[in-house]
Amino acid sequence: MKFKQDFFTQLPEFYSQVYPQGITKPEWLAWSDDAAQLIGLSQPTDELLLGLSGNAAVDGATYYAQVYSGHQFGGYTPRLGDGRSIILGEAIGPNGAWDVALKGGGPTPYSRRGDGRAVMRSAVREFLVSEALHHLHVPTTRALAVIGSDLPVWRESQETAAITVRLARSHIRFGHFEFFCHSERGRADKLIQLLNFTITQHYPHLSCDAAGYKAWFLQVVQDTAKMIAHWQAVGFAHGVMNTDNMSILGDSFDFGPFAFLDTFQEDFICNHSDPEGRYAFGQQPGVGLWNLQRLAQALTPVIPSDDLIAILNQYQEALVQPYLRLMRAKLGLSAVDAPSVEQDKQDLDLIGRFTVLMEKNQLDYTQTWRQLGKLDPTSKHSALRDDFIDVSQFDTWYQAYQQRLGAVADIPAWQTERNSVNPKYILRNYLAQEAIIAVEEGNLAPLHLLQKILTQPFAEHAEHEDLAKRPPDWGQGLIMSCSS
Ligand SMILES: Nc1ncnc2c1ncn2[C@@H]1O[C@H](COP(=O)(O)OP(=O)(O)OP(=O)(O)O)[C@@H](O)[C@H]1O
Ligand SMILES: [Mg+2]
Repeated sequence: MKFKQDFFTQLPEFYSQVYPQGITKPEWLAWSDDAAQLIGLSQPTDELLLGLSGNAAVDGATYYAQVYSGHQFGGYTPRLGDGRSIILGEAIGPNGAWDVALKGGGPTPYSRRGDGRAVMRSAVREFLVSEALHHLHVPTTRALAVIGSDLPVWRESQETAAITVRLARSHIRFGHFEFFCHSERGRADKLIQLLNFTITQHYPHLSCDAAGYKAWFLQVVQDTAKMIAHWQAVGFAHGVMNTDNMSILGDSFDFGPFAFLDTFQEDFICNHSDPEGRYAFGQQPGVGLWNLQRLAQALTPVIPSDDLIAILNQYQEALVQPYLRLMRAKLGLSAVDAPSVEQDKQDLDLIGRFTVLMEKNQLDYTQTWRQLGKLDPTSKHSALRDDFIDVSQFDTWYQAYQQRLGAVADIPAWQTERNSVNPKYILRNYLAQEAIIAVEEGNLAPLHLLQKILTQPFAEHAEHEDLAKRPPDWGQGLIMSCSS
């Protein structure tokens, strides 16, 4: 790996230097060739295993934990920081640089009462979902590998430690800005330094002046909205949308108790520690705005409030447009000749009525969409019809759908297109759970198979149909704990 160390050299007051503590008996549990090539690596070598497990120094790495704060479940925590993630620097790849972080690399000055470790099950889940989301075309951080160990760690019971090697275009979070606004009051100089660094590194087309700051904030609003539009379209619930888990670049970030929807349920809660459903699936668009408002608040020392408000007012449109684009593609609705607010409203209504029907009929979100690829959209009788208990409601919807679809000239091509946007395979919680149990038993094969299938989620993989199935009874609506 070849590093540059821009964050480390340019922002010395934004981190603590800290070295990872090695783990005993490190072993590769998983490795992503695809992520590896982002930073010019090809093979999981023994030397890399020593370095990325924290058991030996990696050439050119600096090792630091960043300081930040954030709003957690609505309340402000003045000082957080990387309590268990140690960044090696920015590894240079063929198409840009990626922060390399050892998540679970040992205690740091920000660990508070934590042990600085991650358990194997959470490391495996983070690895799988990062790679799954990426291949579903959802903006996300990536994962290079999971390194297992026999080091015991305590959560509800004794488990073993593991490290996820995370690759991120940046680890800067909304919470970084909040820290220098609220927790380090009067450090507007630091806030500006952080802002200028972010713009120079990631938005080089923008200037570091008043006009550039406004343009940048608009971009953050748009990127955040777009990420959430993807989550809603693919049926992904993040579970812990605290502002310290919001990447400034709009990449999905920090995967804990997340879940993909099985049965469609608008108010689905995946996080055991969120009984009120603050981060329920259907709440995510609203939470995205709330989080951006917290970021805006932190930017008031540098961007006039009126400008911030005017930009925040563009959030809804910034979310609806990519959402409509994704959902129209899922339904196979062609672009209309004259886009209009009225047409958008009608399409949103058509989409909403479909998901309401799915919910009423307790249908699987992913499977239902996938059925469209088998549909002859010109036929009066839809193959989908049999899945709905209340067929008359379905018929009414289907009529409206057919009307909006209009003529479809090439049906096989239309079906192929549907299959290229409606995945067959998602990371269902029960599949992750089965893979984790196998790892505990020393069998890595299910994990590797799942990883492989999730890198081609739109393909048929006829021999692995079982991985596209709805969960068995024990795996329905699994709610994950935050302990990780
Ligand atoms: N086992 C642990 N030891 C020390 N600190 C921890 C531990 N688990 C979580 N933390 C810290 O608690 C805060 C909130 O945790 P959260 O689950 O959002 O983040 P995380 O999953 O640890 O890391 P990241 O946000 O980098 O993906 C973070 O500052 C995190 O570093
Ligand atoms: Mg976090």
